[in-house]
Amino acid sequence: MVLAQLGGSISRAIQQMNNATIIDEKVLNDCLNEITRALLQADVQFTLVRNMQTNIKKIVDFDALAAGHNKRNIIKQAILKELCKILDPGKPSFAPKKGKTSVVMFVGLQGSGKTTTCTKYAYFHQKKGWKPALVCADTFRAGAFDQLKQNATKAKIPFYGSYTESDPVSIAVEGVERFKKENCDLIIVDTSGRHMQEAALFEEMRQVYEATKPDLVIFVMDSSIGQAAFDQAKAFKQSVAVGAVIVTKMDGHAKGGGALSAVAATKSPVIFMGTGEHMDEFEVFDVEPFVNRLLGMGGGDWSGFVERIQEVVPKDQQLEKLSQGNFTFRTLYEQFQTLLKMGPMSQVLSMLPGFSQELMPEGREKESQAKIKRYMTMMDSMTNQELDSSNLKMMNESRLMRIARGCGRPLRDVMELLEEYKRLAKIWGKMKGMKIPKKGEMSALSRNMNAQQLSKALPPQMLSQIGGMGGLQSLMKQMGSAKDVMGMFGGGDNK
Ligand SMILES: Nc1nc2c(ncn2[C@@H]2O[C@H](COP(=O)(O)OP(=O)(O)OP(=O)(O)O)[C@@H](O)[C@H]2O)c(=O)[nH]1
Repeated sequence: MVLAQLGGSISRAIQQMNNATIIDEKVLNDCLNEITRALLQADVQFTLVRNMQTNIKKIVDFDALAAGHNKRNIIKQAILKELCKILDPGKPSFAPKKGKTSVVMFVGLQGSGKTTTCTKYAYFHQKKGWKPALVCADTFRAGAFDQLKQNATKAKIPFYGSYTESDPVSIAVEGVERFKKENCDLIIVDTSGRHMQEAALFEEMRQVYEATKPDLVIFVMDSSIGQAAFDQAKAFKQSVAVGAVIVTKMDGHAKGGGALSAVAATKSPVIFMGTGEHMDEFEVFDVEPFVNRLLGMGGGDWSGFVERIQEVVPKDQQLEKLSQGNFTFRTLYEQFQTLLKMGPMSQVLSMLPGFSQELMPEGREKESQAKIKRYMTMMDSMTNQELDSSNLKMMNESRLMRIARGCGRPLRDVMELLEEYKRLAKIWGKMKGMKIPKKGEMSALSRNMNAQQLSKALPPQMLSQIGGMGGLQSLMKQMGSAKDVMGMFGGGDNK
């Protein structure tokens, strides 16, 4: 994603400043010019960039800075603060409450990803125990209802729409009424996509708004619309009370800076971002971690990372077993299942600054996944007794031959699995007696974690097994060194 490039350019500019022996006005100006160029290239609106530059210069007053002050830090903090300021309109958006009915209306340009995002938003909440429902008030695009219906069915979310009714206002009203009666707590209304010039469609959007009286209007914006972001967002804001923004397609070649402009135009925060076509490629947007990540200043988006991990880790069973030091082939099998469930590792990793490159170079991920699947196939040929035993002596030659025959793989592959098991059993054996972090503790711990510490020790797969950052901290304490953990699945030089 091009945002990463923006982050790269900005961190390079800061690095150049760091390399300078003396930090004077010229060095600051050079640095700011670099950053300005990077932001403009990333489609951030010109006025925003200019204001930011002026503000930073105001904060970093060389005459006023007493000798001995760390000018580099002051400048870095000023840049961070100003970028956050652009993304933070100062007041949070309306937050629906679980168990209490809220109506949320989605608006946006045609093709922005609105319909997809409605389902992602519903699915995100459904996983957290909400009762969402989808209403398709897009009567303009043929196929819109089918698309919503298909997505909703897949995610088992109730939906409402009509093939015959052509008035979006009546559909919206009927749908909202119906789901209110059914005690749904998050009623999501999808509206027709509009072109900016289509006054009639804007009027229709206003009517749906008036009729359904949504608690929140979310403006969905394709992150690739570039410099047009500001004007488009403003046009929507002038028609209906936009209260939040979701930026989509952040996985593509989008420059992403449009997000900053949309916030400025609507004075509403970005609440989520779409990072792919699939239902779960959707992340909570947090300003500070986002900017930190952009600047490569560490910190990372731990909250999204941990959340993702917590979703896939079967909370108690695996951890309980591990803490008892009971590491069997079955435990390993379950852990592999967890890993595969985590989805594309690079996506999880990309939430952590610098990680994807260091830990899982491109191309390695598929290899790791294929290896895991191969191991699992072999374990499918094991008997229950073999799966539940941690006694390797039991694995005599005839058993190994039988497993190899059963899964149609050469004996050496089964031996390799055995070696992998031994190595992991040794490492995980050290978790015996480990204190398992409670659910709530994990996020709190993870927020405070230092990226450097983590970068030394973090194998993401291991992290998933031990329950996120909280588990990692406990583990690191007990292991003394996390180096051998890193090598496990392609982190180091291992196969
Ligand atoms: N790569 C990627 N594709 C996305 C994302 N969000 C949506 N899309 C794709 O963008 C295309 C348009 O999405 P829709 O949801 O149909 O767009 P829409 O805004 O509802 O379209 P209208 O109903 O015409 O207004 C689809 O192919 C989606 O799969 C995303 O975050 N990443």
